[in-house]
Amino acid sequence: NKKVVKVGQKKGKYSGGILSGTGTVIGLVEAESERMMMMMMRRISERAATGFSKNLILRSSASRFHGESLDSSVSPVLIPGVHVFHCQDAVGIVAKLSDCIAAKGGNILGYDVFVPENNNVFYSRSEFIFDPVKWPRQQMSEDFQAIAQRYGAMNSVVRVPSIDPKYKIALLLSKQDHCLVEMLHRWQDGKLPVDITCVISNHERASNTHVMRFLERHGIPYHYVATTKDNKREDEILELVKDTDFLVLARYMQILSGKFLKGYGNDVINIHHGLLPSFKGGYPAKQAFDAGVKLIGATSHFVTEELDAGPIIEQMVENVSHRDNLRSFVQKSEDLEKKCLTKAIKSYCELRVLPYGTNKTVVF
Ligand SMILES: Nc1nc2c(c(=O)[nH]1)N[C@@H](CN(C=O)c1ccc(C(=O)N[C@@H](CCC(=O)O)C(=O)O)cc1)CN2
Repeated sequence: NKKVVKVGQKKGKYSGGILSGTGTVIGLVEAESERMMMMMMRRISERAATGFSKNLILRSSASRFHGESLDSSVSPVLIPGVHVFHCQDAVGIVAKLSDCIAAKGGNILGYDVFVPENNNVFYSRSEFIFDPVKWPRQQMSEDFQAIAQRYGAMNSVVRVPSIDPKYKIALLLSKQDHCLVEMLHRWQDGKLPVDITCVISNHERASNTHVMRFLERHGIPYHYVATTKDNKREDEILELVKDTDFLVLARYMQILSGKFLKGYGNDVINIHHGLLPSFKGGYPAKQAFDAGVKLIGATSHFVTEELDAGPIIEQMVENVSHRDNLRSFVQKSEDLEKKCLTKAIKSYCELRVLPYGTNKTVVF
């Protein structure tokens, strides 16, 4: 029951207002045009008071608190931030972190904590909203860094999606492009908050293919780097990906060397069309079919030097039966791996994925 109307659109910082209830309206308004939204609000509130809508709730992507004045001259524009933290466990960490946010007027909307049994470590992920005027971005980094130093944190990362640059990624693939196509479509839909710097493949593609036309339309370079068993051309690939934040192997069928992984230095995320640790290596769908399994799956994992052995980020499964054949195994696997990979990348970008122990992950 939501209609979208643009109340005003001028250059400048958007604030957002979402009204929900019967006859709802989503108004994307400029900060200067909030007065118009307030007028609309008052009119709807008057109608609400007449029983027009019992559950009118003002929520906005730039949120306001209950009880606070709706007069735009008073209400700040609040934006979301995320912070993840990993350190040795100690009493008072949650209090310290939540106080760090509250002290600057931030409001925590979600807080996940994990302290494993028999393992003296602490993990947390908080989602909060804050006023960037009250808590400037650089000051936020310094405030969280001070806590990280106090607890000797192994990991402390804060991101403000509307201020921080998007993660830069390169996509690597071989012949199959269903995972790449899914990634590109999700990216185009805005569901994958990344900047795709380039696509690299050891297979050439004709210019009139869907993938190549899409990449050309969006100005994303395609690099054909022909590899052989004796020459994986890793130095050239390293040069092409040197400015990226992480890599995505979307069915890249070349095993990356330890030298490459060390030389690159950032995370590499792979999609395996099998339910690891079963059926590692090539042709996992056929391995599963030959094994007579009743569940097939896909696994997204961090890439380590050992093949298909890195920490698992996301897995998805589907039932199969005697009525399936190899073709349906492959088709079902491909459908699963597309979804599994995009979910894993989204979780990674939202700071939900943290290394846990030597070969596991915490995924909030
Ligand atoms: N160091 C790593 N490199 C790669 C990993 C990894 O986990 N660690 N994952 C693979 C993807 N992959 C399965 O998901 C995979 C890739 C390649 C092979 C394989 O047997 N490749 C042959 C060549 C195959 C060909 O040329 O068509 C080989 O390299 O000898 C198995 C599984 C990506 N890289």
